[in-house]
Amino acid sequence: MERAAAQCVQWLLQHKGGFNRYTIICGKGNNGGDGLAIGRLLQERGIEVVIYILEFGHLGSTDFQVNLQRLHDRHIQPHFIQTESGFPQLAPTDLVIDALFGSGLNRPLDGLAAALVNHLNAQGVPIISIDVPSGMLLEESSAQGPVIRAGHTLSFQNTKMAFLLPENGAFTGQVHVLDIGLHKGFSENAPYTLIDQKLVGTIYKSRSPFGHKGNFGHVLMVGGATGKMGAMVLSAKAALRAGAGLVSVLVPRIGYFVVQTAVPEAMCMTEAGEEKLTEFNIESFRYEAIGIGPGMGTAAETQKGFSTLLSNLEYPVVLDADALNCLAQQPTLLSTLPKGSILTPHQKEFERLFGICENDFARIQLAQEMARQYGLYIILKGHHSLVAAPDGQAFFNSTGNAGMATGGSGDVLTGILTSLLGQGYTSLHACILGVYLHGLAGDIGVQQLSEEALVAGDIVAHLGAAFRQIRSQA
Ligand SMILES: NC(=O)C1=CN([C@@H]2O[C@H](COP(=O)(O)OP(=O)(O)OC[C@H]3O[C@@H](n4cnc5c(N)ncnc54)[C@H](O)[C@@H]3O)[C@@H](O)[C@H]2O)[C@@H](O)CC1
Ligand SMILES: [K+]
Repeated sequence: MERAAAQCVQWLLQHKGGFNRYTIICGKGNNGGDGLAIGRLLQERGIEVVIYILEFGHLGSTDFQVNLQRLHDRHIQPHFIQTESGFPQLAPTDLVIDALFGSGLNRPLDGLAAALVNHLNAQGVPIISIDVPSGMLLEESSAQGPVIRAGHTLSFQNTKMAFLLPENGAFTGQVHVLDIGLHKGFSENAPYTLIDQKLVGTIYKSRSPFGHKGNFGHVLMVGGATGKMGAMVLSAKAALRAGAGLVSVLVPRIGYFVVQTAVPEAMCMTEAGEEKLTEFNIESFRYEAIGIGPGMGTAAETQKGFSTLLSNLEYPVVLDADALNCLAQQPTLLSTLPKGSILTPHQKEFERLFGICENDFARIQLAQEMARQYGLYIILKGHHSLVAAPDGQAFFNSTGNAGMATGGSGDVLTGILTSLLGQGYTSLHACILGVYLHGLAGDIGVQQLSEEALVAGDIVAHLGAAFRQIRSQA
């Protein structure tokens, strides 16, 4: 706790914002203990602190009591909040440090604690939360109770899964994970694994110097329709840049010159359909992997051909975009998909396929259930994409940024995943490496371009730098 408090104080001193006074609000668990220790350390450095303790009528955790005694020893007198009249009145030059509840919160806040959180949020002063914004539950949705809206959260050691969910973004503000010398990543018994450089480094396979293009897979990208041929261009380029030895593309006739011109490295096939795919004449034995869906449309003839194709597939494929929308219209097809196939829905596509969910936690749970039920890998795309595996494992990606919320970004991911499958990665490894690479290429792209200016083609353009970074640290 002393180490945690010292790290917080160091961060606070490095980010001084001209505040006259630090108001520290403590609970009586260990999060409150952190708050008391932070108060003492700040005061030792000559900073004016006012400490409030929300009174629960019990002594508090052992570490809380130890730190309360240390305050008494230094003649620092905290205020005890017993009713709403004891709530702190704050000035614009105050900074609030929120140490009410941390990871030990086990139910939504109510009563005086809920009123205090609402009061603090209404003051309009900056709040820095210690470990977790008070009121946030780490393993279920916090929608039922009030939660502190922090500008910054100083969290200890672990990236908490709840911080990765869109519904919690407004509460945490910017998250800073401080190293206090404990195990890194998610906590050891967490039901999720973080996809980080360390994990990806164990999966990435460097190429044999004697390899030739036949060693790195021949992959087929299937999709495209009038007005959406760019999706196929992006996914084919991504498949090439992600390392496939050969890339073929199947598009309706109207796409032939587009693909041949925009992606000369790819081979292009067309079929009877002029403006949309109808027949899906695919000799699957010719390819090591197939990705289906970008820009494909959901016309009745396309759906018919697509469902016939699915019943003939013999190995796992990647399905995205309109392939998922076709599936959503004929959900019985889900059970005909080759086991180990990869589905890459964003939130809307996921809900069309599997139903609407109340909150992010419910959606994650449903994705895990569906992955298990159908024997599929489901990549639920978002700021931090989830990979749900059929054996119940679940992973959260740590790369990526808001600049990647741009048209075509998903088509690029489809190309990357198909390419990795084609190079012999298992479905699980293709998902883990694929989402990480995709996000990392976006992160590198944003450094040069800004979140606003990044477009999907830039993700493809930065795949090389992303591979180099992964390889250099593997
Ligand atoms: N290795 C660690 O785990 C470390 C933990 N530390 C701190 O310890 C915190 C966890 O401490 P605790 O487990 O004591 O828990 P917290 O301090 O988060 O709060 C739990 C306390 O609140 C009570 N409580 C739970 N839900 C409540 C509700 N809805 N309304 C009112 N009371 C409620 C509990 O009975 C308990 O007394 C972390 O967030 C972090 O701040 C740090 O000191 C650093 C090291
Ligand atoms: K807190």
